[in-house]
Amino acid sequence: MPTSNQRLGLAALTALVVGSMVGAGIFSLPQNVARSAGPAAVLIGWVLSGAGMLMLAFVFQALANRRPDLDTGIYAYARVGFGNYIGFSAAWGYWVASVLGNASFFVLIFSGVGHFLPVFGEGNTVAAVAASSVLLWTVHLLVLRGLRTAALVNSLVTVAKLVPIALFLVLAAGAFRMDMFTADFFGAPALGDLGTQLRGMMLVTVWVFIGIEGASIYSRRAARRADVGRATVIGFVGVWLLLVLVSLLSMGVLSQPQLAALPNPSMAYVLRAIVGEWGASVIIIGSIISVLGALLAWVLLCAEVLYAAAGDGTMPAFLGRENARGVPANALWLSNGLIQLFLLLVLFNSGSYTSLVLLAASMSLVPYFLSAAFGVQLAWRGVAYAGQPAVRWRDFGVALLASTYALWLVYAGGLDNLLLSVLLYVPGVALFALTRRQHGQPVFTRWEWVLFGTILAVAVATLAAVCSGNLKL
Ligand SMILES: NC(=[NH2+])NCCC[C@H](N)C(=O)O
Repeated sequence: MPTSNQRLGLAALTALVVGSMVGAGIFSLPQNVARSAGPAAVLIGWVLSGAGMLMLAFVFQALANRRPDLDTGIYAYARVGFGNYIGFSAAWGYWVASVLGNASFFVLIFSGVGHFLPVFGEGNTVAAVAASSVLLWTVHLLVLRGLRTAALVNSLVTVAKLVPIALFLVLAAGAFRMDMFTADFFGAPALGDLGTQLRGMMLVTVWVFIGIEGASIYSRRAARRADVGRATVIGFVGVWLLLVLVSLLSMGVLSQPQLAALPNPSMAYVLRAIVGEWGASVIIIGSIISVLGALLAWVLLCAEVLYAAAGDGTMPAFLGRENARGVPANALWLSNGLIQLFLLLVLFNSGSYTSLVLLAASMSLVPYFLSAAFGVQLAWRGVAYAGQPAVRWRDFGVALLASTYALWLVYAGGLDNLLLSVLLYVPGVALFALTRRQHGQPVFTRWEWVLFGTILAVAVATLAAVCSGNLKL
């Protein structure tokens, strides 16, 4: 990532947004969207999620301008707005979601390799998990030794991954058949009504937009603050267009049931249907490069989240330790250890790329929602910010829309994912208690006890459902 003496201009910031959003998701989009929605629902879904995500992006931008003091990560807003435990949980949730996302990256990489070497299957076979683990710890060692070239790798990879996507779009546009696209425009009866289809694709849209906070995270490093907002909007609109085109054009190449049955990265198999075997190979190789690049960025980010949170007293102090090369070693160990654990779970639970992605998207909703809710709170109180005129009604409206959108997503994501997320929030309490003790403070306030009690009760019920086989990863 950028070194401290570098000032980021508009182009670099835009590349950051695009680079952190385009990773694995877009390469699996044809199948991931078609598995639950027909063309009409997909069209509506992209408009809705585009508008909602844009509101969220505006909130991040407004918060970055209004509270430049809270620049340690998106959980800082939750802590100032809603207290220590909720703040901690936002950091924890963002971290676990990123770790889960990284686990899904491994599954997708080896699902791609599985196209050439069948032992890797869809990335969740024994061979795939073993190879994933080797790759994980290789990356770990590389990063531990200090990785100064990460920013360079990142920009090279950003260009490299856009090339196969562009190729796909051109060829798919040429092969697009209107009759195929409109054959089951409102979706096959098996998909349910429009609302059901829409809900089904929502978490997938969240997943592909994760990373939109990319430029906000680096706003401290921007040459001009205003560029952060511009870069977020430009990057967002560009990526939104790519996503819409990839999913809609695919629906004019293969039918919805055909798309739904494709392995991932499904973009490869759509291209194979157009140009034959080489098409699949090109996209798969492109996707592996893209995901490897994104993996590196997100491995660093996972460690950074814990490290920054240890720095401001949200996480225990040991996570703030740096090794001799200035790498946050403990944070890196904990993050990669958890990735390893998720990889093993994939094996035992026969989880897939898609199930990991849905869970990761569902978990990220909590910190997203809390940031938006903090935006509402801030605008409502009309606090005057560092010399800026208070345009609070516009802020209030945007933040309210963004929080409504995030809440609706929790509902749209479905009960299964919500329950599993709650389960994953519980173990965090050990780190929270440790942190509070280190600061010589009581763990919970009275109403935090109530909150935690509720979370615990839901988690126990969820665990029972998982053990009895009623709920699957
Ligand atoms: N490792 C992660 N947590 N990745 C989240 C980024 C997901 C990204 N939007 C993608 O489509 O691939």
